[in-house]
Amino acid sequence: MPGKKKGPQVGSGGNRRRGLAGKGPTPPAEMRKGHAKQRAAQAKARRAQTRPQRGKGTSELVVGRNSVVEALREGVPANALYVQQFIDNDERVREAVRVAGERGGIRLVEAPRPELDRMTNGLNHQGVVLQVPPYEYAHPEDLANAAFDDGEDPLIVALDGVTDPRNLGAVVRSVSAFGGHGVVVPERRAAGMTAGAWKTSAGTAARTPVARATNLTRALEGYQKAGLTVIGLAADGEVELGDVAALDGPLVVVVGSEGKGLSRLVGETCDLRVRIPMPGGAESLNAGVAAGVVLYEAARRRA
Ligand SMILES: C[S@@+](CC[C@H](N)C(=O)[O-])C[C@H]1O[C@@H](n2cnc3c(N)ncnc32)[C@H](O)[C@@H]1O
Repeated sequence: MPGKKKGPQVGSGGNRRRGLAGKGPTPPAEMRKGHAKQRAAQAKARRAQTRPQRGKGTSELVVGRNSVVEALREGVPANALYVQQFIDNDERVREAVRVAGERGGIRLVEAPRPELDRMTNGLNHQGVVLQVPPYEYAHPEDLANAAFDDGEDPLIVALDGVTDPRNLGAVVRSVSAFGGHGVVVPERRAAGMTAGAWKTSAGTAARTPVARATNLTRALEGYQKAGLTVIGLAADGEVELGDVAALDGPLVVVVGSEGKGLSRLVGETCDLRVRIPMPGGAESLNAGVAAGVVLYEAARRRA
């Protein structure tokens, strides 16, 4: 990453959680009593929604040796480590058990392989499964602000409706490899940080933040206001990657979905639509591969 400099901060776009609205006039006592009951019921419902991973379906899994060891080393909160019975001669598995022990508070469960197979729904767990609380997404503006705070030009990838968690995981891995600052995904109709995404990220998800945008177009506009150039990748883009001067500055690279590519609104919001030349003549690249190529080129220019 280039020399340290302070950049602009991304403002409070539409994604920040809002505080409670201001209080109105005080109602009479009996109404207050009714309100108090109602508020208590609402608070109870809210607590039930946000309570950390107790019952079924409220926790998530990180699976596979690299992902689990990285998650444990990076201090990702975890409740339990499941280890396949009779597998303790594997070095990475022993490391997972050791790090979990050092951290403390993580239940160690030895389980037969069929149980791990069932838990992980066919993912290749390699004998280790970490049960973690639901993934805590960052806010899009956090990614740019963290880079600016470190005196670096943000390098962020936004995924416009990419639905395959393996593509998300692969992009997280590339962003981590090329010194980027994070990945933005839309809140709806898009892959999130599931066990499959963790697995493909090979554990890099433990140190590369993923942010969720309630509205991707608005998040991109927020980045533009903060001085980032937003380039959209499209196989028929007007500008060739080699001719993009903005790659070594504050940058957001937007990758389209597997089936439909960039959505119209997002495409119109981008400052440039950029194509990666494919002299071999394929119709398009895989979304994760396209992101990787551009990240490599951006990192090369910044070096
Ligand atoms: C599998 S492609 C999508 C193909 C889709 N049928 C379309 O119409 O765009 C997924 C994404 O990868 C990126 N991509 C793939 N090949 C590219 C190329 N040669 N140049 C720039 N971006 C590319 C684009 O962002 C694209 O939306």
